[in-house]
Amino acid sequence: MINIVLFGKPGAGKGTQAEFLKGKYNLTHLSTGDIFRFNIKNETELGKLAKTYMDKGDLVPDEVTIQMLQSEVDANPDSAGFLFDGFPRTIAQAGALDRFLESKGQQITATVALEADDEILVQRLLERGKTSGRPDDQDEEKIRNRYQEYNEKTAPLMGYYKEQGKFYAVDGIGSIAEITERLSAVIDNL
Ligand SMILES: Nc1ncnc2c1ncn2[C@@H]1O[C@H](COP(=O)(O)OP(=O)(O)O)[C@@H](O)[C@H]1O
Repeated sequence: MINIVLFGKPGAGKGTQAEFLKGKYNLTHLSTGDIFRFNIKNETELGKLAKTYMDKGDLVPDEVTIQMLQSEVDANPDSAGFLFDGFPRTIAQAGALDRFLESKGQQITATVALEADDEILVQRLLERGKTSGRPDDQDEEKIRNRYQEYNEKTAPLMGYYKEQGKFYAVDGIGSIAEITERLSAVIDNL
């Protein structure tokens, strides 16, 4: 069983790459952003709560996110492995994920980061915002706030996984296929 965390700043291409990797490695793709957006669309209680944070570019509180993620994992008991996309995003989430997987006799195999420069990514998100309909992609101030959240709360996870000897980084600039190749090279060597 392999469990991969796909790591990277907003707009780094995690969702795009996850689409390829999940098929290639037979992994269950869990994107917390997608799950929140699904709940917003269906106007669930979780969706209403998440929306108040997401629309501003803030992170949704840990308790809410961790609980949601755990129930998604539990809903896939026969999975051959998970591809976590957009989770964990805080040290508290990473610790909770480690403990949760350990309670199932499992662990994170590797965290693979897509690296790219902030300015390129902000432009990508503004471009995506023209068609995605995502309120958090349409306003430069909200986008900048997501980077601030990333720098404060998510970037420390690199150290967390490096200490565990599980952190790998690939260059996130290039064609989609090239980047899939780079990620696959890391995963094939695990
Ligand atoms: N693990 C998480 N913890 C807290 N909030 C989250 C998490 N994952 C997603 N979100 C919320 O959903 C928003 C969009 O997430 P996502 O689609 O992964 O976007 P991106 O990586 O492009 O910023 C985040 O800005 C945040 O508000």
